[in-house]
Amino acid sequence: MNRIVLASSSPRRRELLAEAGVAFEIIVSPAEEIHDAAIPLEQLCEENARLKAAAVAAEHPEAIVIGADTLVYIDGEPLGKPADLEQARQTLKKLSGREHVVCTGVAICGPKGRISTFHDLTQVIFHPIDDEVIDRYFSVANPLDKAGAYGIQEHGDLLVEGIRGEFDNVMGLPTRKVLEALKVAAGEIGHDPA
Ligand SMILES: Cc1cn([C@H]2C[C@H](O)[C@@H](COP(=O)(O)OP(=O)(O)OP(=O)(O)O)O2)c(=O)[nH]c1=O
Repeated sequence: MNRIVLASSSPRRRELLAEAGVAFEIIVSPAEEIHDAAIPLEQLCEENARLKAAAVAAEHPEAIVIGADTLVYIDGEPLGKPADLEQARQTLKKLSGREHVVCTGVAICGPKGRISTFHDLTQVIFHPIDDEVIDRYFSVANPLDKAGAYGIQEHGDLLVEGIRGEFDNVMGLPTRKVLEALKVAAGEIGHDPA
C-alpha cells in the first residue's frame, strides 16, 4: 500500500486533509517558492506546488506526495505573508471593502513519476474595515503566517462579507479536488486513499 505524504508545514492543510478522512504523514518540503509577478497566478501557484511536492517525492519515490501553494491577489498584485503587524495592517487596509482572489495550486506526485497539477480560485469580499476592526482582529487572530494577512477560518467573520467558491481553498487546500485527484492516483496503483 502506498503512503500518502503531505509536503507542507501548514497546520491548516494538515487539518483539512485529516478532516477529509485521508491517512497521511507530513514531510515538510525544503523547496523554495518562486515569487514572480510576471507569471500568471494560476500557473505560479501550480508551479510552486509542483516544486514543493517534487522535492519530497525525489526522496520518497514510492509515496503519493501532495504539495500546495496559496496566493492572494488584488488588482493583479500579489499579497504575500506580512513581515510584521504593520505590514499586516497595510495589507488588510488594501483588502477593505473590496473583492480579491485566493488561488491555491496543488501538485500530486504519483509513485510512477507522474505529476498532476491543478488549482482552484475563490473570490473573497471584505467588509469595509477600519483600524478599530483591524486591532480587534489582531487581538484574536494571528495574521503573520498567512498569505493576505488573514485566516478566513480564524475569526474571518470580522473581515469577510462573503465568498464565491470554496472555503477550504481559501484556507489552503481545495479538499474536494484533492480527493478526486488522490482517487485517480490511487486508481493507477490500486489503493483507496479514503
Ligand atoms: C488567505 C488565507 C491563507 N491562509 C494560509 C494558508 C497557507 O498556510 C498560507 C499560505 O502560504 P503557503 O506558502 O501556501 O503555505 P505555507 O508556507 O503555510 O506551508 P507550505 O509551503 O509548507 O505548504 O496562508 C489561511 O490559513 N487562511 C486564509 O484565509
